[in-house]
Amino acid sequence: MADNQVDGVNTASASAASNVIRKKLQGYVGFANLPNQVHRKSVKKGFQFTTMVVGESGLGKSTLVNTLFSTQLYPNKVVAEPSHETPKTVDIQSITADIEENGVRLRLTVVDTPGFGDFVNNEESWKPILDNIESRFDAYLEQENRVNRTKLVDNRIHACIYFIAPTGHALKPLDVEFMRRLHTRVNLIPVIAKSDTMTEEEVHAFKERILDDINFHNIQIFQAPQYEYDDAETIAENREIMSKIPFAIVGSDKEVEIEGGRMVRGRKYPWGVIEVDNEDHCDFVKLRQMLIRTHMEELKEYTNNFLYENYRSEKLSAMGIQQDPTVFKEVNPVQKMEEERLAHETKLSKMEAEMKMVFQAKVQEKEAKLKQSEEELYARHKEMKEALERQRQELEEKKKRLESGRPLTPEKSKKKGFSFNK
Ligand SMILES: Nc1nc2c(ncn2[C@@H]2O[C@H](COP(=O)(O)OP(=O)(O)OP(=O)(O)O)[C@@H](O)[C@H]2O)c(=O)[nH]1
Repeated sequence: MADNQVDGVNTASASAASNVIRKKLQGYVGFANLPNQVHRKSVKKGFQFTTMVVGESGLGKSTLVNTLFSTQLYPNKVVAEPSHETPKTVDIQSITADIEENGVRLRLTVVDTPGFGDFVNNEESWKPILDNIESRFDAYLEQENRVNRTKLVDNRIHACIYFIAPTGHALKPLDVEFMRRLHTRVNLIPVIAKSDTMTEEEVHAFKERILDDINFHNIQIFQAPQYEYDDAETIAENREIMSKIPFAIVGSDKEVEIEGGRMVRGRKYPWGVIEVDNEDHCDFVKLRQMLIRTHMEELKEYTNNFLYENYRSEKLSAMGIQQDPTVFKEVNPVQKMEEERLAHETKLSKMEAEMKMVFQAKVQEKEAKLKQSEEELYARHKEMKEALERQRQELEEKKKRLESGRPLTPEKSKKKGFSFNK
């Protein structure tokens, strides 16, 4: 076949590495269209993403979500009547909305955590949030273990935007504790809230201190993976995004007028306007780019392949379920066939030996019976011979008496017949 020609340059190294040889196509086959098939299918199916927002009250969480997705996902807030009944724990609330852009549908779920950091004692504020994340993993695990797994509902949290108060100092113990407890369960994306309240230099210095704290406490925040097939432009784009973490953000879902009469999303101050979508003013664009345009699938994949997978194996091992390593043993089909043939032959020879033993036992039994009947026959034959001999002698005796004229004895005159043993 023409397309079986081997590409000499790559073959040696490729086959050495994985026994896969590269082939040169002689004509158009059509699998270059596979990405388009996936694209069509995905668009038809729609996308789904669940993000969590965590931060102290009033840091601009709802404003940011509305700004991110350019929609009033959070309804305008009604300022609640002051109440003496303050909640005792962090609440977990989720809002789901179907949004559409250029025919692509996205089911977006935002999980809010009102009450976080709002209590006098916030020591355990992270706990209800961790419990919620893990219960979502449990729900997914339960579905995976069902007999019918055709319709898996994925409510796992794919990203957690953690709002850091713009104090300009360093991370607070509450921030450290939260991130330390949660980083193995969720993709953490730290952001500096309301960064318009700080100068550019302050933001820069604050970012450095936050990153130092994160490194010091060995906290794992979301890092975009790099692939060898990424082009230089993508790699540079990813580096640029990652260099902005923690993103200094400004949220506003209102439009304000800037010089020249143009309307922009931003916050208006007596000294000017902070534009949300202007990269010179804040990192909002970079956050949106990472979360929605470039890394949404990456966040979902990391959640499924690492965070959930780790949780799942921890949970199953805690329940005493062990992985059977032989399941993953590589099998050589020729060797396997040879092993099976040997096992079959051993079984056959064992059966043959057993049958021989049974046959021998039966033959011996038959021989013993025949011998016994032979002996019996011989004994009867001997008995009959002796009886006949006795009769012959009696008759001889009678004959002699008659010939000599002697009378037969009375008892002997009685008629007597042959008697045979039966
Ligand atoms: N300066 C400034 N103010 C903001 C920003 N984002 C939101 N705000 C304002 O901060 C206030 C609180 O914003 P929300 O979005 O309601 O904050 P939240 O974190 O959702 O608050 P809770 O629902 O109480 O947890 C509102 O008055 C917003 O207009 C920002 O980036 N900069």
